Amino acid sequence: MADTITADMIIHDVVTKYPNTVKVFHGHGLPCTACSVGSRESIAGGARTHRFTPEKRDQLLSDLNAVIHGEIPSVAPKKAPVGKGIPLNILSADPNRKIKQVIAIMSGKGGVGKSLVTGLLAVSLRRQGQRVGILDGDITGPSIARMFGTTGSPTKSASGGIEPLRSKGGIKVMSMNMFLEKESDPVVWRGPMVSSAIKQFYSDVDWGDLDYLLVDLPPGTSDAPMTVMQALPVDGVVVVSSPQMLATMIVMKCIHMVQQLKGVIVGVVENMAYFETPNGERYEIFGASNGTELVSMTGAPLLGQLPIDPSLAALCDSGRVEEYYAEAYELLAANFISTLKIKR
Ligand SMILES: Nc1ncnc2c1ncn2[C@@H]1O[C@H](COP(=O)(O)OP(=O)(O)OP(=O)(O)O)[C@@H](O)[C@H]1O
Repeated sequence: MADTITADMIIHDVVTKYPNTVKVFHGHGLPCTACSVGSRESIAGGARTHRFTPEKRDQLLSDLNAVIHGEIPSVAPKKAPVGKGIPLNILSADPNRKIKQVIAIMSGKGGVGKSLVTGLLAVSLRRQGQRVGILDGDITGPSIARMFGTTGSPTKSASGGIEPLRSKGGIKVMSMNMFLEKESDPVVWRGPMVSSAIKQFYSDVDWGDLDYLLVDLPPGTSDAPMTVMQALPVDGVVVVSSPQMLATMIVMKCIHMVQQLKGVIVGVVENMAYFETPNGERYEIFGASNGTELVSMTGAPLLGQLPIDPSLAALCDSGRVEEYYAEAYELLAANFISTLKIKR
């Protein structure tokens, strides 16, 4: 790396080569070095996300260059904030456990793209060689089986349990839809039956060896999320939000529920964060990013900011979600893996 820091350089590379720049980023109010997404972004990208004017960005660059040449920057260097991090119980999970990590995907509000994020996170993890399963905890409104085009009913496994269906890419899937005669049949069940089905999907299904079991939850803070948090060995929770949702109390309710049940939020994902035109212009259709607020509300890192992509709905509807590729989701999976590996 040259001895001049320029706007196109990746924040992670800059702070790795020049650790004394971390305090300058923070002195300028740029928390990217403490954030999984930001640290892989360019300085220009980080400045844009945090709404820096061009003058403010140039001042940041000038200060970064000042400290690497032993000069005094214009702002008082500030110590990087220490986040809550990942508790040790996640890191010291029993190495003999067949399912290494059980991660619940939650959001307080429906329609923010939680199932889609679960599905695409699974796809990206699988592409990176991980063994992945998805337990569709949305018993009354399941969508995972349709998204992956997994049809047919589960059979009995060799050990006498239930054999999950497998997607084309090798993701193990268990969803209530697989037990319905017609996909459109309603599941009219009261809370205790929903809870019982979720527990059975975990304990009676022969998941085999998995690196990650992702549990897609229905919205809200009622029976299904409570059952998952209390009856399943959940190692961590990923909270999905979208820019406009944060303005409401709903995401906060979900976060409070996880905290009340002594769960651990391992990361937050901001879905529908922006729309990008083919020539690279970005529009924040649902409003300005709230990624920074999500991070401070949860104390967990921002794992990804995902774009709105109209082609996704068509692929999901036709059971071809595994054909989708977008860099933002690969980055989400990489951040997810590295966040769960963070040692403190
Ligand atoms: N980033 C995106 N780009 C385009 N479409 C999206 C995106 N995220 C979600 N969608 C679409 O929005 C709709 C709602 O998404 P999804 O079902 O994943 O939400 P959800 O939070 O799981 O909803 P619920 O909890 O109510 O079931 C789906 O049709 C999905 O394909």
